[in-house]
Amino acid sequence: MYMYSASDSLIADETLLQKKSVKFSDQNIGFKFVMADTTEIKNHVSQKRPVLAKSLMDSSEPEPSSRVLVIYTGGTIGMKTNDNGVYEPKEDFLVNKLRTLPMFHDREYANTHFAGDEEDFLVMPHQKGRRVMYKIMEYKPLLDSSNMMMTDWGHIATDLFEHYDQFDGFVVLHGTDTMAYTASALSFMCENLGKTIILTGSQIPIFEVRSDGRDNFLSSLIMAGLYNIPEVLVCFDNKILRGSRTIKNDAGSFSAFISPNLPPIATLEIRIHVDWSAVFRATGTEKFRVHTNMCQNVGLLRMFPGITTQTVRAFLQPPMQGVVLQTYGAGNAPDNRPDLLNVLKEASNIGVVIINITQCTKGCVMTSYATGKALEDAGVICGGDMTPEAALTKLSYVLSKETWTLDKKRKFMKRNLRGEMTVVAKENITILDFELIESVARALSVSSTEEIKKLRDALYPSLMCAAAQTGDNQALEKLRTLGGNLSSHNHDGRTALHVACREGHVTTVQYLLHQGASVHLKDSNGITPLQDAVMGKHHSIIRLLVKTGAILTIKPIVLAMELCCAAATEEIETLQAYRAAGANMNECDYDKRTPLHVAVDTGSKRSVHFLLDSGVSWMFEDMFGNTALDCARKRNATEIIEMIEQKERQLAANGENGT
Ligand SMILES: NC(=O)C[C@H](N)C(=O)O
Repeated sequence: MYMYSASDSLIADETLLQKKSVKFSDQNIGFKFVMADTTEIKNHVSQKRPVLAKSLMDSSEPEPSSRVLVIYTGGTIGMKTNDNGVYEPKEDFLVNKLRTLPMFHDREYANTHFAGDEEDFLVMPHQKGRRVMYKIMEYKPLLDSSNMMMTDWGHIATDLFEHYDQFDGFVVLHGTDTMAYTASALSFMCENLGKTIILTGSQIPIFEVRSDGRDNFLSSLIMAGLYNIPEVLVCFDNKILRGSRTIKNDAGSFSAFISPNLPPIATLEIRIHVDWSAVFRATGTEKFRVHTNMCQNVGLLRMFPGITTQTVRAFLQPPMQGVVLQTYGAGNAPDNRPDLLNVLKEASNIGVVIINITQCTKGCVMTSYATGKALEDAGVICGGDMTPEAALTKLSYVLSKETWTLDKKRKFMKRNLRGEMTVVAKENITILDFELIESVARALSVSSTEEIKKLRDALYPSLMCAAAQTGDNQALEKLRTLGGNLSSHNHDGRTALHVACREGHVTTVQYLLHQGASVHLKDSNGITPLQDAVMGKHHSIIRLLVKTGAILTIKPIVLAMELCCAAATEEIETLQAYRAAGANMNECDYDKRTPLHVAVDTGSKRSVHFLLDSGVSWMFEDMFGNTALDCARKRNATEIIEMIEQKERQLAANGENGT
C-alpha cells in the first residue's frame, strides 16, 4: 500500500520533480532535492488525502496486536527447588525459560518483526487473528506472597498507573497464598479502572512437568490482551473470578480459588464465555488513578463461643481504626453478653469502624435475628456478603481517605464500590418484555430461552449502535434496562460509544460514560472512541473523553501523516481536534518532517499560524538537515518568516525559546 510521506510531494514524485527548474543538491543523503511550486504540492497532497483515511486503519505491524504488561511479583509459578529441596523464587529464571517455549514466545515472529523497544517483548502465537505481545516487569526481590505487605500492594498499583496508557491490559503474577488479599486491595486502589487487570499464579511451578501455571498464565494473557473487562480479576483453573469476591479455598487443588457469592465472570472451556452482564464498570468521566496510602490500623476478629471481653477490648485498642468482625451464620453474635456488646459500642463511639461479615464461606449478613440486631444497635455496620479479604482491604482503603468525614467513611463501607458486595437482588427482567425481540423470535420460530438469549445478543449491539447514531438516549436506556450491555460491540467491533462520538452526540456520550462504557475499546480497525471524535471534529466530546482518560492510540507515524496532510490543506479544524486530543503537534513523518515543515512548504499560512500558536518548534531538522525556518527562507516566504520571528520575539520576552 502506498504510504504518504509529506516530503514525497517534494522528492519522490517524478511528475513533480521533472517539471521543476529550480534545483539544489543535498549531498548528505544523495537526493536531488527539487523545489516544487507550493500550490502544486498542495493539490498533490489533497489528492493523496483519501489514501490517508485508509492508512489510519492499517498498521505497519503485520498482524494486529495487543500489548500486555506482566508484573511478576513472585509466587510458586516461577519458583525452583533450591539446594535444601524447597521452592524458592529465582531471578530472571521465568522470563528466560518462557523465551524458549513456543506457546509463550513465537521467536521467529519476534525476530522478523520486532525492533527497538519491542525487543523486550515476548509474543504469543496468534489468537482470534490477533497477537498478544507482553513484557515482563520482574520485581526485586521476588516474593513468596506470604511475605507481602500492604506497601507491596502500593508498588503494584503505582506500576499499573505508570504504565496504564502504554498497555492494553495487565497481568500480575503472584503467589496464591495472599492473592485474594492483593486482588481485593487492588480493586479498591484502582479508581475509575477502564482496562483489564488479572492476577494469576500456580500451585506447581510453571516449568515442572505437571503444572497448572502454563494454562493459568496463557489464559490470563489472552483475557488481558483480547478482552476488555475493566476489573481486577483472578484467573485460576479456567475461570475468571472478580478479585474482590475471591478466596483461596484449597491449599492442594489446582482449583484453589472460589468466588462463593458470585458466579465466575468468564469461563475458559472450548469456547471462552464472558458473562458481560455481570461485568462491573466504573461510571463517570474521571481518569484512572490509584490510591496507594492504605490504612494499616485494621484487623480481622473472628468470634468464637466464650471469647472474653478482655480479648475483644485489647483488640479494639488504639491505634486500631477499623475491625472486620467475623460473626456466626447470617451475622449473629451473642445478645446475652452485654459486656461484649458494650465494648463494641464504646469502640464504635470513639470512631472505630466495625464491619460485620459472616464466618460462613457462602451467604450474607442479615438482621433477621435478635442476635444480629444487637450488633447493629451497638454501631456495627452490616458488611453484606463481602469476603474477609474484601472487607479488610475495603476498610483499609476507606479509612485512608483523609478528606472524608467519619460519617462518609461509614456510609461508603455500606456501599458497593467495585462489585465486592451484593446490594440489591437483580431485577427479574425477561427479555421477552421487549416487543421487537419477541416478534423477531416469533418470525424465526425461535422459542427456547437459550435461543432467544442468543438472538438478543446478536440484535442488541446493532440496536444500540443505531440508537447512538441518532442520539436516542431513551432507546439506549430501554435496551439497558432490558438487560443489554451498553459496551457490547457489533460485527465491526464498534460500540454505541464509538458511534455517538463519531456522530457528535454529546449527551449520549455523557450518558454512556455514566453507564460505564469504556473509552479504551478499539473497533476491529483499531479505532477508539477518541479517534472517532477527532475524525468527526467534535471538540466537546474530545474534551470529555480526554478528561475520562482516553488517549490517542494511533501510531506516531500515522498521526504525523494526518497532521502533515491537515497542515498542507489548511484543515485547521482537524488540527484543532488532534491538539485537543493530546496529539504531539511536532510529530514527524518518515523524512522527519513536522507538520510545520509541510505547512511552510505548502505556503499554508493559516496552518503555520495555528501550529506556532500550538507551541510547535521551528528548529527541528528534517532528514535533509532543514528546519521549518530554513524551508521558509529557501522559499523566500517573507510573511511566514515574519510569523516565526514574531513568535520567537514573543517567547524570548517570556524567557522561553522555540527549540
Ligand atoms: N502457590 C503459591 O504460590 C504459594 C506460595 N507460597 C505463595 O503464595 O507465594
